Amino acid sequence: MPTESVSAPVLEVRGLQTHFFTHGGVVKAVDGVDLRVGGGEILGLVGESGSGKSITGFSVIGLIDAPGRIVGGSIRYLGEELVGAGERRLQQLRGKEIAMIFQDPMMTLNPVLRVDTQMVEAIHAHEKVGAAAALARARDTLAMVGIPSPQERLLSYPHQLSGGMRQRVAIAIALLNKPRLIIADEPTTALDVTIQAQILYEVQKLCRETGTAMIWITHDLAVVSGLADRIAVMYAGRIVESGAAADVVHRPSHPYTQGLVDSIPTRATHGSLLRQIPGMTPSLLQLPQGCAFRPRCGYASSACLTVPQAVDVPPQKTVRCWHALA
Ligand SMILES: Nc1ncnc2c1ncn2[C@@H]1O[C@H](COP(=O)(O)OP(=O)(O)OP(=O)(O)O)[C@@H](O)[C@H]1O
Repeated sequence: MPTESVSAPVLEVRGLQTHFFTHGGVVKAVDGVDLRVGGGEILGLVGESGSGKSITGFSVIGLIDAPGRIVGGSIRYLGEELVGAGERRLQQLRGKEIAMIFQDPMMTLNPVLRVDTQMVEAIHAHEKVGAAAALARARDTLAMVGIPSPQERLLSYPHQLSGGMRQRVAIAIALLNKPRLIIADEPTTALDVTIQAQILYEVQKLCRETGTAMIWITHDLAVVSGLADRIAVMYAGRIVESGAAADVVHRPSHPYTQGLVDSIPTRATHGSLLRQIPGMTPSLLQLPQGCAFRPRCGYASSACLTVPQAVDVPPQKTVRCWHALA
């Protein structure tokens, strides 16, 4: 069962703002995000498409290119400030201490190289170890992510593997250098539910066993409800609700989170139409005044014309809503 982590944070993000300076105006993709994840803990970062989840992840690993820029806030990795850190330091951290897993494993894998070559290269990029030791580590890591016959799979090219196997190899590459933090951006979305469930189980076990901190980015609240210790719900560049996973899913306080929970299919809703959140996500170039969710919200009042501050909702949630439900 997921437990509340008591360890010191591996990552602490405060007031992060990442904006894109486009011809059409300033896109505030991330606008004042606070996140915290401890060793062995899994944080689910959930929200609809375009809410700023990936840009939050890319900001942490220093992969924001023009016209985007981090314009405010702090990203502390084991206490070290990464906002403003040099590219050399960020390169040292990427792939070694902080790893990223993408929705498309081919963002990680090279189609023309065998798995063993790619894995040994990934080790050698950060560490001087002999070829035999590197290969043994590669094989053991493939076994860790549930790849059968890992010795044989080392000799495969990516195109010889199924989608699920390719994603497991990409996850294994992320794990090779024993990172302290993994940012996983929708890595199981394209896979069928059985493979997805297996991978989620293995990832959760790995985090617990190795003390790795993980941010799991997804649009699917159902996926993280069983995986994450804590959940942060993102809407239009801001975290609108965060807290222990069970609290967020079973006692949502923000009307947007309520809407996401209501759209999770359950046995009870089998065969009937699921409730959808009315309306569309707003353009980040033309955000409504005050709370960005206001035009879609059944609880909206004149108070919502002012941006809500984050408030604590017992036992341990933080919610940005004038009408937060206890
Ligand atoms: N290069 C860019 N130029 C301008 N705007 C950008 C750029 N990259 C991202 N954005 C803006 O940032 C917003 C957040 O994007 P992001 O990819 O983080 O969303 P997301 O929540 O991860 O959605 P998805 O699940 O679809 O990936 C987008 O709505 C987009 O408007």
